[in-house]
Amino acid sequence: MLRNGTASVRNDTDTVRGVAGYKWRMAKLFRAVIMGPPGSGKGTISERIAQRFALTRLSSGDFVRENIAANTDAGVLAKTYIERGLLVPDHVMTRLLLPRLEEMTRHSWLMDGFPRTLAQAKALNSTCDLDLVISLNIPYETLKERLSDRWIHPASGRVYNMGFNPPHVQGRDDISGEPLIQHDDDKPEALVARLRHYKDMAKPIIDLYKSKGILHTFSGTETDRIWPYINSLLSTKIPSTSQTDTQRIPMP
Ligand SMILES: Nc1ncnc2c1ncn2[C@@H]1O[C@H](COP(=O)(O)OP(=O)(O)OP(=O)(O)O)[C@@H](O)[C@H]1O
Ligand SMILES: Nc1nc2c(ncn2[C@@H]2O[C@H](COP(=O)(O)OP(=O)(O)O)[C@@H](O)[C@H]2O)c(=O)[nH]1
Repeated sequence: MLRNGTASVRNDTDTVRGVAGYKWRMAKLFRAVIMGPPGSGKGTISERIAQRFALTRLSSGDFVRENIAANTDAGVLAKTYIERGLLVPDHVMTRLLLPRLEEMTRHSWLMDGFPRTLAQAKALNSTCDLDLVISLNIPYETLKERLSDRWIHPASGRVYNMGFNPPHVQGRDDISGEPLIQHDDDKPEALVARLRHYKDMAKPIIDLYKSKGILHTFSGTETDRIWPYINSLLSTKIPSTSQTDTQRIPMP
């Protein structure tokens, strides 16, 4: 069980006595999830949040890709679903992700891409208490435009958009120089079905987080206009000490 971190760390700051007899105030850890339909800007915004607030960004898609690359049992299984354009089953996702979260007991994090089903939300809930959930509400036409222009570096999951954040060299990843690709399911004809699927799956999760009072929804057509609102919300929620996560403050 890692409710809000190690056993000694509660939702607020906690005082413990160290081996040398010092009392330490443990910094509060912060746990958040970002949700939204494909193309809503989850990846783009979580990158910004991770940099601005020094949180660890966790991406379920990245976990899946890492496990596929490492040929783990769960990765081999996940691949068979992804190749068919399907979501990875809940029991495989939780097997991939929950052990990773257990390694994160001393870190603040933001999760992108998980939970995607109510079963995943319940599994996450039994593992830790979330502080905040960001839900992005972006009009269909905007999603369609963005995704038709989304280019991906498949090995890393790095994402570009030819208008909004183009790569330095057209068609090439900035870091590796490898070619970028477009996903078939980013094409407009696949989007309607993906969106319907997202709405069906997300509704009970959103209702759950709403009932817990931790849901914050942001609507708009431009990430740069939504970002200041997210930034100011998080500035009020994330204590400055969480930027170093495990920082211990000596107390008299
Ligand atoms: N929480 C999850 N549950 C089930 N499958 C998942 C989950 N997260 C990732 N996957 C699988 O990994 C694939 C890649 O995920 P990733 O989030 O990178 O991209 P995506 O599905 O194109 O999402 P988006 O378009 O919203 O960015 C998904 O298509 C899905 O098959
Ligand atoms: N034109 C435009 N593109 C954006 C904006 N915000 C994000 N994007 C691009 O839209 C695409 C989808 O964003 P991404 O962060 O991958 O969304 P996700 O699928 O929710 O993770 C990417 O190609 C982004 O570079 C924006 O405000 N305007």
